[in-house]
Amino acid sequence: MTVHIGANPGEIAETVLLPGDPLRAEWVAQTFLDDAECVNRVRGMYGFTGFWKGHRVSVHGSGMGMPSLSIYANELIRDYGAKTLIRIGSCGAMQQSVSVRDVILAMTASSLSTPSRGIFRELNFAPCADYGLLRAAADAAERIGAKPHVGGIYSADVFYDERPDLNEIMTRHGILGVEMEAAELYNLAARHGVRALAVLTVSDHLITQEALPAEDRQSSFAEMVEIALEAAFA
Ligand SMILES: O=P(O)(O)O[C@H]1O[C@H](CO)[C@@H](O)[C@H]1O
Ligand SMILES: O=c1cc[nH]c(=O)[nH]1
Repeated sequence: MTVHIGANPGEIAETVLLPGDPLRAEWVAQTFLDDAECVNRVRGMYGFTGFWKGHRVSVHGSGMGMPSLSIYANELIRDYGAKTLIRIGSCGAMQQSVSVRDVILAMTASSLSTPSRGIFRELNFAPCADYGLLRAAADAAERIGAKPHVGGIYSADVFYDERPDLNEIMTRHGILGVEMEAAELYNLAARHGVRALAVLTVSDHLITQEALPAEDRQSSFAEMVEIALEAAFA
């Protein structure tokens, strides 16, 4: 047990999918895993471990924002031995060429700040995905007929942004979408020598203002989960 995860030693798999929403973790466990067991309920941040096509895998909520993700990713890596961490999240599109429901594979994650800023100080470290995972995810997406966008995303610290000029700058620099966790996941993966990737589904569009209807969310998220699982065990 750790401060924030109630699982016993050995109850978390080496491969962990990380949705922000703990109820998405429950849905993934119920929909995709065999013999899934709930291994964490602390603070309602559910974690489950089960099997996908015979591979042992966990799915654990990360909460929203980099400080929350940092707590869970640190404990999963340092205390439970997680070696492959794949975020499965929602994001807002920042390009006209990206549509609601599309999947984004985040090659890099820019940010204004992360919990790692105290370590990097004046250095602009470039958080990036594990290349093997990224490539496997792109291959998996192609196999299942999805057409993912692969490129840079923006990990923001706030959802209600008072700096629209920043979004415009991101758009001008080709950033595909905005979410709130990937940059710190990539920082932590680099620090601890483990693999990380963020696979994202576009839930809303910052330019067109379109949004995914609530009833369509789960079916749209299924493609991203499938890509993440295929990539993890490629
Ligand atoms: O859908 P999740 O994985 O929570 O991801 C996105 O949604 C939340 C904001 O609504 C933030 O956590 C953001 O990163
Ligand atoms: O963080 C997020 C997630 C979805 N949509 C956004 O605009 N931001």
